[in-house]
Amino acid sequence: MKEDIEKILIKEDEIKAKTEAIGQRMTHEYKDRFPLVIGVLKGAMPFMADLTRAIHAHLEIDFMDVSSYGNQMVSSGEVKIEKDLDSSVKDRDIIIVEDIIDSGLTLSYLVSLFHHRQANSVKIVTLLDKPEGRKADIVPDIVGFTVPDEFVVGYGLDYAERYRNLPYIGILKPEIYRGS
Ligand SMILES: O=P(O)(O)OC[C@H]1O[C@H](OP(=O)(O)OP(=O)(O)O)[C@H](O)[C@@H]1O
Ligand code: HPA
Ligand SMILES: [Mg+2]
Repeated sequence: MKEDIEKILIKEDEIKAKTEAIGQRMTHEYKDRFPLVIGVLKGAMPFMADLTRAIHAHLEIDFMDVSSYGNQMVSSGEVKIEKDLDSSVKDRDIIIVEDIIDSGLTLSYLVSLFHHRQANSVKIVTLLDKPEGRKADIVPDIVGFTVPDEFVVGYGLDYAERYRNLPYIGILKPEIYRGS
């Protein structure tokens, strides 16, 4: 698996330190507000697990799974709900947790959906932001790291469902997705 990585962009200990710092900030912002923290499956799974444990305040956890039509590397913008929330977002303070915002199309859909369902507030926390990929007008409230316009994998992020279990964020060797 390691041999498919061209370069490590963000090391495991950097992710850990950043997650702790974001958690500390959110502990202050959300104490006494009982937010509903929503992880977007599957990519957000590791960040969601580590971040929620770094927030030292009462919160509720839920997950949503959406898929966008498109190929493995480019999304089309059309979003389908694969798994909806168990809880109602009405009048709740929502925190959406993402691994990466690229085109912004997934989040643009989710933010509109939660507003439509009458959430009290909707904030976005993402481990990675790739602003050069943006097609929708989405600005995250908290960003861990800004990444260049390259296909990244690890710590939840996949290519063809692989590499999610790498503990760091890396750039995949182009020959892997070119299939040579
Ligand atoms: O800003 P965008 O261009 O919409 O891309 C970001 C989204 O794409 C990835 O998920 P994907 O749909 O690949 O599902 P996965 O999390 O199961 O890999 C990622 O986890 C984000 O949810
Ligand atoms: O760079 C990326 N890597 C993995 N999944 C993604 N989904 C959007 N952008 C990416
Ligand atoms: Mg993916």
